[in-house]
Amino acid sequence: MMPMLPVAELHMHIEGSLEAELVVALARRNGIDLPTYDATELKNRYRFTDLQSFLDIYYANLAVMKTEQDFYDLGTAYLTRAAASGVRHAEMFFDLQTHTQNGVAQEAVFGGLTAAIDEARASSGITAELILCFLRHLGGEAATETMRDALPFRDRFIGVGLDSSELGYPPSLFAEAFGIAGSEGLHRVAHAGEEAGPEYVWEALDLLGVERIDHGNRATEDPALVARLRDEQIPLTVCPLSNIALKTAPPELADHLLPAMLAEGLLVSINSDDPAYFGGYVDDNFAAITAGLDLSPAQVGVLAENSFTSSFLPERQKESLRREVRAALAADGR
Ligand SMILES: Nc1ncnc2[nH]cnc12
Ligand SMILES: [Zn+2]
Repeated sequence: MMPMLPVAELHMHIEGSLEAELVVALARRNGIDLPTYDATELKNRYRFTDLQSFLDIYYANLAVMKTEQDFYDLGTAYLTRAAASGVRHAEMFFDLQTHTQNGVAQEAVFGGLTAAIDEARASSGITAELILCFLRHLGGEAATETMRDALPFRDRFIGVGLDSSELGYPPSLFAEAFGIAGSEGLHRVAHAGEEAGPEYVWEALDLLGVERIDHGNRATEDPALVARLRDEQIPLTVCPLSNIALKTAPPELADHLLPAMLAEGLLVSINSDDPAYFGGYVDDNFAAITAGLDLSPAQVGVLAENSFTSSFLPERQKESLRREVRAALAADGR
Protein backbone atom coordinates (compact mmCIF):
# COMPACT_ATOMS: atom_id res chain seq x y z
CA MET A 1 0.00 0.00 0.00
CA MET A 2 1.29 3.37 -1.04
CA PRO A 3 1.68 5.79 1.92
CA MET A 4 -0.61 8.78 1.75
CA LEU A 5 0.82 11.75 -0.13
CA PRO A 6 0.28 15.30 1.19
CA VAL A 7 -3.08 16.59 -0.07
CA ALA A 8 -5.62 19.36 0.33
CA GLU A 9 -9.22 18.38 0.96
CA LEU A 10 -11.58 20.80 -0.77
CA HIS A 11 -14.92 19.05 -0.75
CA MET A 12 -16.04 17.84 2.63
CA HIS A 13 -19.03 18.91 4.68
CA ILE A 14 -17.93 19.19 8.29
CA GLU A 15 -21.39 17.92 9.26
CA GLY A 16 -20.76 14.89 7.07
CA SER A 17 -17.89 13.90 9.36
CA LEU A 18 -20.31 13.46 12.29
CA GLU A 19 -19.65 9.81 13.13
CA ALA A 20 -22.55 7.73 14.51
CA GLU A 21 -20.72 7.41 17.85
CA LEU A 22 -20.61 11.21 18.16
CA VAL A 23 -24.30 11.49 17.16
CA VAL A 24 -25.14 9.23 20.11
CA ALA A 25 -22.78 11.02 22.53
CA LEU A 26 -24.17 14.47 21.61
CA ALA A 27 -27.78 13.23 21.78
CA ARG A 28 -27.15 12.04 25.33
CA ARG A 29 -25.29 15.24 26.26
CA ASN A 30 -28.06 17.48 24.88
CA GLY A 31 -31.10 15.35 25.75
CA ILE A 32 -32.14 14.79 22.12
CA ASP A 33 -34.36 11.86 21.08
CA LEU A 34 -32.86 9.40 18.61
CA PRO A 35 -34.51 6.37 16.98
CA THR A 36 -31.70 4.28 18.56
CA TYR A 37 -28.79 5.00 20.91
CA ASP A 38 -26.77 2.12 19.51
CA ALA A 39 -24.23 3.60 17.07
CA THR A 40 -23.94 0.36 15.12
CA GLU A 41 -27.69 0.15 14.70
CA LEU A 42 -27.80 3.82 13.69
CA LYS A 43 -25.15 3.14 11.05
CA ASN A 44 -27.05 0.11 9.77
CA ARG A 45 -29.76 2.56 8.70
CA TYR A 46 -27.33 4.35 6.39
CA ARG A 47 -28.59 2.80 3.18
CA PHE A 48 -28.97 5.28 0.36
CA THR A 49 -30.71 5.13 -3.00
CA ASP A 50 -29.91 8.68 -4.12
CA LEU A 51 -28.82 12.09 -2.78
CA GLN A 52 -32.14 12.88 -1.06
CA SER A 53 -32.27 9.58 0.83
CA PHE A 54 -28.87 10.47 2.29
CA LEU A 55 -29.79 14.08 3.05
CA ASP A 56 -32.87 12.98 5.03
CA ILE A 57 -30.67 11.01 7.45
CA TYR A 58 -27.87 13.60 7.49
CA TYR A 59 -30.23 16.44 8.47
CA ALA A 60 -32.06 14.27 11.06
CA ASN A 61 -28.74 13.45 12.77
CA LEU A 62 -27.80 17.15 12.89
CA ALA A 63 -30.58 17.79 15.43
CA VAL A 64 -28.01 16.68 18.07
CA MET A 65 -25.75 19.69 17.36
CA LYS A 66 -26.66 22.40 19.87
CA THR A 67 -23.71 24.14 21.53
CA GLU A 68 -20.40 25.77 20.66
CA GLN A 69 -18.70 22.79 22.34
CA ASP A 70 -20.51 20.41 19.94
CA PHE A 71 -19.13 22.30 16.93
CA TYR A 72 -15.68 22.36 18.48
CA ASP A 73 -15.80 18.60 19.08
CA LEU A 74 -16.98 17.93 15.52
CA GLY A 75 -14.28 20.13 13.96
CA THR A 76 -11.56 18.71 16.17
CA ALA A 77 -12.49 15.09 15.39
CA TYR A 78 -12.26 15.72 11.63
CA LEU A 79 -9.09 17.81 11.68
CA THR A 80 -7.28 15.32 13.93
CA ARG A 81 -8.24 12.43 11.64
CA ALA A 82 -7.39 14.39 8.50
CA ALA A 83 -3.99 15.62 9.74
CA ALA A 84 -3.02 12.06 10.72
CA SER A 85 -3.74 10.84 7.18
CA GLY A 86 -1.82 13.36 5.09
CA VAL A 87 -4.25 16.29 4.74
CA ARG A 88 -2.22 19.48 4.95
CA HIS A 89 -5.00 21.93 4.19
CA ALA A 90 -8.80 21.65 4.31
CA GLU A 91 -11.49 23.95 2.93
CA MET A 92 -14.54 22.75 4.83
CA PHE A 93 -18.18 23.34 3.98
CA PHE A 94 -20.65 24.07 6.74
CA ASP A 95 -24.45 24.21 6.51
CA LEU A 96 -25.20 27.28 8.64
CA GLN A 97 -28.95 27.31 7.84
CA THR A 98 -29.43 23.78 9.20
CA HIS A 99 -28.16 24.91 12.58
CA THR A 100 -29.92 28.26 12.78
CA GLN A 101 -33.17 26.46 11.84
CA ASN A 102 -32.46 24.10 14.75
CA GLY A 103 -32.28 27.10 17.10
CA VAL A 104 -28.48 27.35 17.28
CA ALA A 105 -26.96 30.86 17.30
CA GLN A 106 -24.48 31.74 14.53
CA GLU A 107 -21.94 32.58 17.28
CA ALA A 108 -21.95 28.96 18.49
CA VAL A 109 -21.35 27.58 14.99
CA PHE A 110 -18.58 30.04 14.07
CA GLY A 111 -17.07 30.01 17.57
CA GLY A 112 -16.80 26.22 17.85
CA LEU A 113 -15.49 25.61 14.33
CA THR A 114 -13.01 28.50 14.47
CA ALA A 115 -11.63 27.30 17.82
CA ALA A 116 -11.19 23.78 16.41
CA ILE A 117 -9.34 25.16 13.37
CA ASP A 118 -7.03 27.34 15.48
CA GLU A 119 -6.22 24.53 17.86
CA ALA A 120 -5.62 21.95 15.10
CA ARG A 121 -3.20 24.31 13.37
CA ALA A 122 -1.27 24.81 16.62
CA SER A 123 -1.12 21.09 17.41
CA SER A 124 -0.55 19.45 14.00
CA GLY A 125 0.19 22.25 11.52
CA ILE A 126 -2.88 21.50 9.37
CA THR A 127 -4.50 24.65 8.00
CA ALA A 128 -8.24 24.91 7.44
CA GLU A 129 -10.78 27.42 6.20
CA LEU A 130 -14.58 27.53 6.17
CA ILE A 131 -16.96 27.83 3.20
CA LEU A 132 -20.57 28.71 4.03
CA CYS A 133 -22.95 26.62 1.90
CA PHE A 134 -26.44 27.81 1.07
CA LEU A 135 -29.03 25.04 1.21
CA ARG A 136 -30.76 24.74 -2.14
CA HIS A 137 -33.99 23.29 -0.73
CA LEU A 138 -34.61 26.48 1.30
CA GLY A 139 -34.57 28.61 -1.85
CA GLY A 140 -32.95 31.79 -3.13
CA GLU A 141 -34.47 34.33 -0.74
CA ALA A 142 -33.36 32.36 2.30
CA ALA A 143 -29.86 32.19 0.82
CA THR A 144 -29.77 35.97 0.37
CA GLU A 145 -30.97 36.51 3.94
CA THR A 146 -28.39 34.02 5.24
CA MET A 147 -25.64 35.82 3.33
CA ARG A 148 -26.64 39.19 4.84
CA ASP A 149 -27.02 37.76 8.35
CA ALA A 150 -23.55 36.16 8.17
CA LEU A 151 -21.75 39.38 7.18
CA PRO A 152 -20.83 40.22 10.81
CA PHE A 153 -18.77 36.98 10.66
CA ARG A 154 -17.26 37.81 7.25
CA ASP A 155 -13.69 37.29 8.50
CA ARG A 156 -14.43 33.74 9.71
CA PHE A 157 -15.11 32.21 6.27
CA ILE A 158 -13.35 32.49 2.92
CA GLY A 159 -16.18 31.67 0.56
CA VAL A 160 -19.68 30.48 -0.16
CA GLY A 161 -20.96 27.27 -1.71
CA LEU A 162 -24.25 25.67 -2.73
CA ASP A 163 -25.38 22.24 -1.56
CA SER A 164 -28.34 20.01 -0.59
CA SER A 165 -31.03 18.70 -3.00
CA GLU A 166 -29.84 19.50 -6.52
CA LEU A 167 -32.69 18.49 -8.86
CA GLY A 168 -35.27 21.27 -9.17
CA TYR A 169 -33.01 23.88 -7.55
CA PRO A 170 -30.89 25.31 -10.38
CA PRO A 171 -28.03 27.70 -9.62
CA SER A 172 -29.96 30.61 -11.18
CA LEU A 173 -32.16 30.77 -8.04
CA PHE A 174 -29.14 31.81 -6.00
CA ALA A 175 -27.67 34.57 -8.17
CA GLU A 176 -28.46 37.34 -5.67
CA ALA A 177 -26.77 35.62 -2.72
CA PHE A 178 -23.71 34.81 -4.83
CA GLY A 179 -23.66 38.40 -6.14
CA ILE A 180 -23.39 39.70 -2.58
CA ALA A 181 -20.68 37.15 -1.82
CA GLY A 182 -18.73 38.29 -4.87
CA SER A 183 -18.97 41.95 -3.90
CA GLU A 184 -17.67 41.00 -0.44
CA GLY A 185 -14.60 39.42 -2.04
CA LEU A 186 -15.62 35.92 -0.99
CA HIS A 187 -14.66 32.88 -3.04
CA ARG A 188 -17.55 31.12 -4.79
CA VAL A 189 -18.04 27.41 -5.43
CA ALA A 190 -21.13 25.26 -6.06
CA HIS A 191 -22.23 21.63 -6.18
CA ALA A 192 -23.30 21.06 -9.78
CA GLY A 193 -23.60 18.05 -12.05
CA GLU A 194 -23.84 15.61 -9.14
CA GLU A 195 -27.39 14.46 -10.00
CA ALA A 196 -28.44 17.22 -12.42
CA GLY A 197 -27.13 17.64 -15.95
CA PRO A 198 -24.46 19.84 -17.52
CA GLU A 199 -26.83 22.84 -17.72
CA TYR A 200 -26.49 23.26 -13.94
CA VAL A 201 -22.71 23.46 -14.35
CA TRP A 202 -23.04 26.11 -17.07
CA GLU A 203 -25.35 28.13 -14.81
CA ALA A 204 -23.01 27.85 -11.84
CA LEU A 205 -20.17 29.22 -13.99
CA ASP A 206 -22.10 31.88 -15.88
CA LEU A 207 -24.69 33.07 -13.34
CA LEU A 208 -22.95 32.51 -10.01
CA GLY A 209 -19.35 33.18 -11.07
CA VAL A 210 -18.02 30.09 -9.33
CA GLU A 211 -14.29 29.33 -9.35
CA ARG A 212 -14.66 25.62 -8.65
CA ILE A 213 -17.31 22.97 -9.34
CA ASP A 214 -18.11 20.42 -6.64
CA HIS A 215 -18.62 16.96 -8.20
CA GLY A 216 -19.25 17.95 -11.84
CA ASN A 217 -19.38 14.34 -12.99
CA ARG A 218 -22.22 15.00 -15.42
CA ALA A 219 -20.28 17.84 -17.06
CA THR A 220 -18.61 15.07 -19.04
CA GLU A 221 -21.86 14.66 -21.04
CA ASP A 222 -21.29 18.00 -22.80
CA PRO A 223 -18.15 18.28 -24.96
CA ALA A 224 -18.34 22.10 -25.12
CA LEU A 225 -18.47 22.24 -21.32
CA VAL A 226 -15.56 19.81 -21.00
CA ALA A 227 -13.56 22.07 -23.35
CA ARG A 228 -14.34 25.12 -21.19
CA LEU A 229 -13.44 23.36 -17.94
CA ARG A 230 -10.18 22.17 -19.47
CA ASP A 231 -9.23 25.42 -21.20
CA GLU A 232 -9.92 27.54 -18.10
CA GLN A 233 -8.62 24.83 -15.75
CA ILE A 234 -11.70 25.15 -13.56
CA PRO A 235 -11.29 22.63 -10.74
CA LEU A 236 -13.70 19.73 -10.23
CA THR A 237 -13.75 18.27 -6.71
CA VAL A 238 -14.56 14.62 -7.31
CA CYS A 239 -15.77 12.32 -4.49
CA PRO A 240 -15.49 8.67 -5.61
CA LEU A 241 -16.88 6.87 -2.52
CA SER A 242 -19.73 9.41 -2.32
CA ASN A 243 -20.58 8.73 -5.97
CA ILE A 244 -20.79 4.99 -5.30
CA ALA A 245 -22.83 5.42 -2.09
CA LEU A 246 -25.33 7.84 -3.69
CA LYS A 247 -25.44 5.96 -6.99
CA THR A 248 -24.29 8.94 -9.00
CA ALA A 249 -21.64 6.67 -10.57
CA PRO A 250 -21.73 3.00 -11.63
CA PRO A 251 -21.55 0.57 -8.68
CA GLU A 252 -17.99 -0.57 -9.48
CA LEU A 253 -15.15 1.91 -8.95
CA ALA A 254 -13.48 0.36 -11.99
CA ASP A 255 -16.20 2.06 -14.08
CA HIS A 256 -15.75 5.52 -12.55
CA LEU A 257 -15.26 8.49 -14.91
CA LEU A 258 -12.12 9.65 -13.10
CA PRO A 259 -9.58 8.23 -15.60
CA ALA A 260 -11.56 9.76 -18.48
CA MET A 261 -11.61 13.11 -16.68
CA LEU A 262 -7.84 12.95 -16.18
CA ALA A 263 -7.34 11.96 -19.82
CA GLU A 264 -9.40 15.00 -20.89
CA GLY A 265 -6.96 17.24 -19.02
CA LEU A 266 -9.52 18.30 -16.39
CA LEU A 267 -8.26 19.66 -13.08
CA VAL A 268 -9.74 16.97 -10.81
CA SER A 269 -9.01 16.30 -7.16
CA ILE A 270 -10.12 13.54 -4.76
CA ASN A 271 -12.30 14.30 -1.76
CA SER A 272 -14.46 12.55 0.83
CA ASP A 273 -17.69 14.66 0.78
CA ASP A 274 -19.33 13.11 3.88
CA PRO A 275 -16.78 10.66 5.30
CA ALA A 276 -18.93 9.41 8.20
CA TYR A 277 -21.58 8.24 5.75
CA PHE A 278 -19.82 7.07 2.59
CA GLY A 279 -17.24 4.62 3.85
CA GLY A 280 -14.22 6.74 4.50
CA TYR A 281 -12.01 9.79 4.66
CA VAL A 282 -9.86 11.22 1.89
CA ASP A 283 -7.11 8.63 2.43
CA ASP A 284 -9.74 5.88 2.13
CA ASN A 285 -10.88 7.46 -1.14
CA PHE A 286 -7.30 7.48 -2.43
CA ALA A 287 -6.80 3.85 -1.36
CA ALA A 288 -10.05 2.83 -3.07
CA ILE A 289 -9.30 4.51 -6.40
CA THR A 290 -5.67 3.43 -6.43
CA ALA A 291 -6.78 -0.19 -6.11
CA GLY A 292 -10.09 -0.02 -7.99
CA LEU A 293 -8.87 2.01 -10.96
CA ASP A 294 -5.37 0.63 -11.12
CA LEU A 295 -3.89 4.15 -11.13
CA SER A 296 -0.15 4.60 -11.54
CA PRO A 297 1.85 6.36 -8.79
CA ALA A 298 2.33 9.26 -11.24
CA GLN A 299 -1.44 9.62 -11.69
CA VAL A 300 -1.95 9.58 -7.92
CA GLY A 301 0.73 12.27 -7.70
CA VAL A 302 -1.13 14.40 -10.26
CA LEU A 303 -4.32 14.12 -8.18
CA ALA A 304 -2.44 15.18 -5.04
CA GLU A 305 -0.80 18.13 -6.82
CA ASN A 306 -4.19 19.09 -8.33
CA SER A 307 -5.68 19.34 -4.85
CA PHE A 308 -3.25 22.14 -3.97
CA THR A 309 -3.60 23.83 -7.38
CA SER A 310 -7.40 23.80 -6.92
CA SER A 311 -7.26 25.28 -3.42
CA PHE A 312 -7.62 28.91 -2.36
CA LEU A 313 -4.13 28.93 -0.83
CA PRO A 314 -1.66 31.65 -1.93
CA GLU A 315 0.30 30.69 -5.09
CA ARG A 316 3.64 30.40 -3.29
CA GLN A 317 2.20 27.98 -0.76
CA LYS A 318 0.57 25.92 -3.53
CA GLU A 319 3.93 25.61 -5.28
CA SER A 320 5.77 24.55 -2.16
CA LEU A 321 3.12 21.92 -1.32
CA ARG A 322 3.25 20.56 -4.89
CA ARG A 323 7.01 20.26 -4.47
CA GLU A 324 6.40 18.23 -1.31
CA VAL A 325 4.19 15.84 -3.28
CA ARG A 326 6.91 15.34 -5.90
CA ALA A 327 9.55 14.86 -3.19
CA ALA A 328 7.39 12.25 -1.42
CA LEU A 329 6.90 10.36 -4.69
CA ALA A 330 10.63 10.47 -5.46
CA ALA A 331 11.57 9.36 -1.93
CA ASP A 332 9.29 6.36 -2.39
CA GLY A 333 11.15 5.50 -5.61
CA ARG A 334 8.14 6.20 -7.83
N1 LIG B 1 -23.00 15.21 -1.62
C1 LIG B 1 -23.77 16.25 -1.28
N2 LIG B 1 -24.48 16.87 -2.24
C2 LIG B 1 -25.26 17.90 -1.92
N3 LIG B 1 -25.42 18.37 -0.69
C3 LIG B 1 -24.73 17.79 0.30
N4 LIG B 1 -24.68 18.05 1.62
C4 LIG B 1 -23.85 17.17 2.18
N5 LIG B 1 -23.36 16.33 1.25
C5 LIG B 1 -23.89 16.71 0.06
ZN1 LIG C 1 -20.75 17.67 -1.20
